Amino acid sequence: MDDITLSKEWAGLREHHREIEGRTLRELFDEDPGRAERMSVTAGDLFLDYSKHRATGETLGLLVELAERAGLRDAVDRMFRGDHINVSEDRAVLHTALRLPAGAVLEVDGQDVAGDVHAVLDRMSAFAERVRSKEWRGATGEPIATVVNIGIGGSDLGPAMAYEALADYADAGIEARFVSNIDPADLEGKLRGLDPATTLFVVSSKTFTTIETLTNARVARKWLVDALGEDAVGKHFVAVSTNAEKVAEFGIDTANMFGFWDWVGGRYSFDGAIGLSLTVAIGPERFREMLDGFHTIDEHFRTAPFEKNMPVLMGLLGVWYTDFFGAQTRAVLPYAQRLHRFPAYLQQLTMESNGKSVKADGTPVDCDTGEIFWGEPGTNGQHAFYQLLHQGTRLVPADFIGFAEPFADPAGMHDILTANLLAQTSALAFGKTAEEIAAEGTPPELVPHKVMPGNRPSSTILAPKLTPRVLGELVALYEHLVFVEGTVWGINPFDQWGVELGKKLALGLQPALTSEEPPEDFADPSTENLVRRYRRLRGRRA
Ligand SMILES: O=P(O)(O)OC[C@H]1O[C@](O)(CO)[C@@H](O)[C@@H]1O
Repeated sequence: MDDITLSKEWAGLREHHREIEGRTLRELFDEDPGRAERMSVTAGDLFLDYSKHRATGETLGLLVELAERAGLRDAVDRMFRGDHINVSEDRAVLHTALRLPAGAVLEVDGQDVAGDVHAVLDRMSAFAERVRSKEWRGATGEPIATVVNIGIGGSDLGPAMAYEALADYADAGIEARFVSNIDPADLEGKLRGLDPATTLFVVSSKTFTTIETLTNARVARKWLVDALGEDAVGKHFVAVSTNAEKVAEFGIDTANMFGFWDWVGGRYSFDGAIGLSLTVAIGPERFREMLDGFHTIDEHFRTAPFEKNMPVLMGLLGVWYTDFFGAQTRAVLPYAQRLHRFPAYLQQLTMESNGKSVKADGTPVDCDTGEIFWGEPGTNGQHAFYQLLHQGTRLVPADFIGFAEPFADPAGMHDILTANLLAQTSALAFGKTAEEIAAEGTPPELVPHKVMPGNRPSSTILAPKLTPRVLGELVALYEHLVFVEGTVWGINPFDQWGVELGKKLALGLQPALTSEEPPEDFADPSTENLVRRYRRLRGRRA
């Protein structure tokens, strides 16, 4: 693959960066107050203000040229039409097909993709309705009160994040809980207080081979069988997977399995069957509204010119800070408590996708890749780590996400929340100079401590309300910006080989921890030493 950093577009950006680096956001706004109006874009219900970035119209023009040079237009088309762009696994990448409207036509590799997607969606909807309407009963004839999703990674983070985000729409009196960690404390904590007779487990695993999920599912199965007997399993366990054989092997009737396909990456899957627990909680109608939101941004991404394309602009700004300013991380700061799991969800989406050091063809990457995403809801973050954002030595571009309407606000608190969001973006961008601080009568020795350097970039995403539709739009936005970055960097965002070695080693180490006889010569010296200490702490011979 061509080295993008040797392109004239990259060289142009390097030169331009030298110019921009020496200019502050104060200067950029003083010179061009109209940038606030101009540097914004709308996609569906999302409004993005990107004027508080260390970038000008020229910067964006150069970045768009870079995207063109990297073949982004062609890459987008190839993804949407189902080419095997996940080259290391020889798979299509078609999460966008999961939200195609009914009646859409998409055939890939001889498969009626759109038809298959809607067939599963209809089954999910029917099942969710049966549970919600209390037609589906547990083994003792009682309706379901709690759905426990057992899954990890993409089979947990998506539905868990979305369930929290849309908790106000969970209107059937059915609670969802999410178990992921193989730490026994997770399952134990989530089962606490539950009645087996009213609990439905959704075992979610694309591969149905994931040790955490299968172990938790086995323990949960025993919990149920101990209380209600073996025959109860069919009424209390359903599965979501691509692997019918393994589902049957586990002992779940494949009639109660909801499928998906190898062209849906785990971290791109909660808008398909992996969203089953969410569909039960919020209802199929709301789930479909969410899919419409996803689809709106898909269409925007597929068709809008790059300079007005929200995921393209946000992705390119990610490249700008990563590769030209040397930024290491990006903070995601939702001013919505309901989005408290959104940063964690994005961590898998973005970092499992773009945390790569070889390109799609296996050659080393040419520049830094993979932003480190992190964050917490505002205003909690303000009272924790924002100090570093404002006055620390690192550049941390941030995405602020806010909503005009709260779901409920009897005491009029929402405007205070929004005022905080806006205040933070302004303080980060424009800061406060030593002169301004001194002019307030601050003792001279305190002035340097109070200086707010400013010039710290952020995006502000504003939407009318955190509805299912808007959540779908927001997630699709980040999905596609990951693709934009990956394309510029030349990497394949859709595999995750880096997680395999650890899994394999853990399997190998288990006997070393539990064997009767202390093992010898089974790992590196440091790990062996830790195993011996662990064995001693567990009262085993070391
Ligand atoms: O859905 P599965 O197959 O259980 O996998 C869970 C997660 O594990 C991973 O493969 C990483 O270990 C993720 O990509 C995936 O979302």
